[in-house]
Amino acid sequence: MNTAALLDPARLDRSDTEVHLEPFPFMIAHGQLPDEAREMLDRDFPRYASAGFFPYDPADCGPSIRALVEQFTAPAFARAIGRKLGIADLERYPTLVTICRSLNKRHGTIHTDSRSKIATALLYLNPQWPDTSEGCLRFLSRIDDIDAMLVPELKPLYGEFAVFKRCDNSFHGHLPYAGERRVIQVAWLTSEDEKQRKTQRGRFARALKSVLGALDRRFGAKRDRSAAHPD
Ligand SMILES: O=C(O)CCC(=O)C(=O)O
Ligand SMILES: [Fe+2]
Repeated sequence: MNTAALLDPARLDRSDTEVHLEPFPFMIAHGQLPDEAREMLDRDFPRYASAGFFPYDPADCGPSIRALVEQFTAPAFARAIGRKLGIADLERYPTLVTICRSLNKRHGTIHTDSRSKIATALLYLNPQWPDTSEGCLRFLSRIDDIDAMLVPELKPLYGEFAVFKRCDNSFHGHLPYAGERRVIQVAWLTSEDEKQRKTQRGRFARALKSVLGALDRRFGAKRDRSAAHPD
């Protein structure tokens, strides 16, 4: 298959797309990736040594993932999201792309995302998901209750998509899950400086985790289901 339209802003207009402006702007869209691209995206997805999100590096990815990231960060896609969420000029902000292949139970604690983000988008690529709530994205009305869901949780299946405007109450998280969970995340940041800072920090985390991965897993194994973290 050619990689011309892996992600197409026109697909955000599907009739089953949900846009909510309260208590903070967010959108959930289904079927955002073509079925024919499953195999190729599966093959080209980066193979990280440890769990969590790491800064996108083209050298980790095959050509279809590189093409997908290019389309995900294109101005046309940002404009379409900005229009839906009421964010002016979203395409003007620098993008930070991070990718996750697997999680441990430490991840998913409730948070808003940091003030250095204008908006965050999540595109999931898992061919299947067990019949469980673990690891399913939840938008929440409170920072202290993982069950205070604003809408039904989103299974991180291939082609599922969520995006929100970062706000002081943009609470989100998921129940603890350990194992493979493929996600590409794009954040539109307030400045290039923030992008540099976050990229450096992310690379450092990757290096550190390749050494301390076992400790990271052990630390997370017993976290509270409604645990939160500051941003
Ligand atoms: O992977 C997800 O579903 C959410 C990730 C997230 O909220 C984050 O990395 O800030
Ligand atoms: Fe987040």
